[in-house]
Amino acid sequence: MVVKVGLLGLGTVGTGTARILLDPLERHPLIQTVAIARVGVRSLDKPRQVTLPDEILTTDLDSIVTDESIQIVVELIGGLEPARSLILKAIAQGKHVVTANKAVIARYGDEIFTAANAAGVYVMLEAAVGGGIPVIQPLKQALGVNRIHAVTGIVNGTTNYILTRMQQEGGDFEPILADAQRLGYAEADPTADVDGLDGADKIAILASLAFGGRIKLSEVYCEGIRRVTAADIAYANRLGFVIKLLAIARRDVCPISNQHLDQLQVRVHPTLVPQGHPLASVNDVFNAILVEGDPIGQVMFFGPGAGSGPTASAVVSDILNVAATLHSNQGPTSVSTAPNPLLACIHQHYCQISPMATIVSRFYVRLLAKDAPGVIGKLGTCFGRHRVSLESVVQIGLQEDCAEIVIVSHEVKEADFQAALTEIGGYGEIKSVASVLRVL
Ligand SMILES: NC(=O)C1=CN([C@@H]2O[C@H](COP(=O)(O)OP(=O)(O)OC[C@H]3O[C@@H](n4cnc5c(N)ncnc54)[C@H](OP(=O)(O)O)[C@@H]3O)[C@@H](O)[C@H]2O)C=CC1
Ligand SMILES: N[C@@H](CC=O)C(=O)O
Ligand code: NA
Repeated sequence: MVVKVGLLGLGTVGTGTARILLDPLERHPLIQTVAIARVGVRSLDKPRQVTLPDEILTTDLDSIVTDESIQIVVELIGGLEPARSLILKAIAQGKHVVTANKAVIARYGDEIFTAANAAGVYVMLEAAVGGGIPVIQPLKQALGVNRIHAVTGIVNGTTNYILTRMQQEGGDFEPILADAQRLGYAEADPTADVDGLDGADKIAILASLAFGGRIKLSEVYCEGIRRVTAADIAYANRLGFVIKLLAIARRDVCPISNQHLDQLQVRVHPTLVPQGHPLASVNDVFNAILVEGDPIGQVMFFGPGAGSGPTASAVVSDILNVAATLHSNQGPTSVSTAPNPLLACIHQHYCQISPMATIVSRFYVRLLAKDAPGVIGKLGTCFGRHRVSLESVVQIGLQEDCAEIVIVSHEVKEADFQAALTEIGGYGEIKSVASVLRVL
């Protein structure tokens, strides 16, 4: 039996996917049973880096998702529309879907999975998070027997590249972003990456799988790296930290019993990571996802989070998973009688997400203050009044006649810390609160 695939998109990932499918030697033998039947693109005139018969290329993507001979639609066009509508149409036609589109899944996952479950088809998304790194399937399968406590990831290669270069060169954000764009590491419009939106999409997806419920993207806290400065990276280094854009999903812990609770924290922000932490040495465009659970303990997935070949590896692994199911079902395109619960996403309730104000974490803050007697004492008193316990207060140097004061707190409630900071920001002696970052 040949499993026919309709590819939507023949760009970076689509080309990598076609390359693997057209060159099956020394790969899993099941690949030889998968055939590319149609390919949808925007322009038929563009030169392609893979050789396909002209007649299978079309700009009519609707005709692919409604083609009766196609069993799996692979959506690799990106963006929200027409990707969402094409996925829904494919599902309505009883086709399985493979996608790399985290933006669509994070926003419309509830609509898409509800439709897929009703139609008895699979929607597979290994490439959507961590590119080529297998992390979706492990969360659904091998790690599914664990009680997951936390998923912490560096899931955006662009920002990791920028932060790594800032760290290595001592440079500031803007010039390194411009250079990253020139070198093709960052997109012309870098918003989704540098403002943390891509990370938010990805952690929403990971949290949903790890904690078995749907996540409302609007409840994911998201802060990017635009305000991270060379000065903060240097101070962090002196204090024994590196700065990484972390995507974090973790169960809240009861402060009295220390037991894990049902509600989750789901957040993306630049974070001071201790230099000895496994995520601290993940540099350049690489991604890594640390999963913590019971009884597994800690397990970390590391590798290329993007790129044509690596991302296509994840896409084709999803195609193979569906093809294997179709083969073992002896050919029907629908598995409506008994979908494999280890491939499907069947949860329907929404996870409860804690507001940021209630979250407990450590903070790093850099202040510019008049170099006058009593300033540090005044800061300590204010933090104390707001139940903020300090781990270290260091006056490091002078900048424009102001003392630069770097403070690291113990674990405190976010609302208490922010209240103290608001009060401190109003003091006449404080010229500015230059940066506030969370500490892992
Ligand atoms: N690039 C990467 O490393 C990674 C990408 N992803 C995800 O994979 C998906 C694809 O990304 P990527 O391959 O980089 O994207 P590209 O921009 O390289 O390719 C997009 C492809 O889709 C086609 N296309 C786009 N819109 C339409 C449309 N409206 N009608 C018909 N064809 C259309 C384009 O056609 P044409 O060629 O004619 O212009 C092109 O072939 C995205 O969801 C992305 O987030 C995930 C992980 C990593
Ligand atoms: N823009 C993303 C790649 C795709 O997910 C990144 O920089 O990691
Ligand atoms: Na992946």
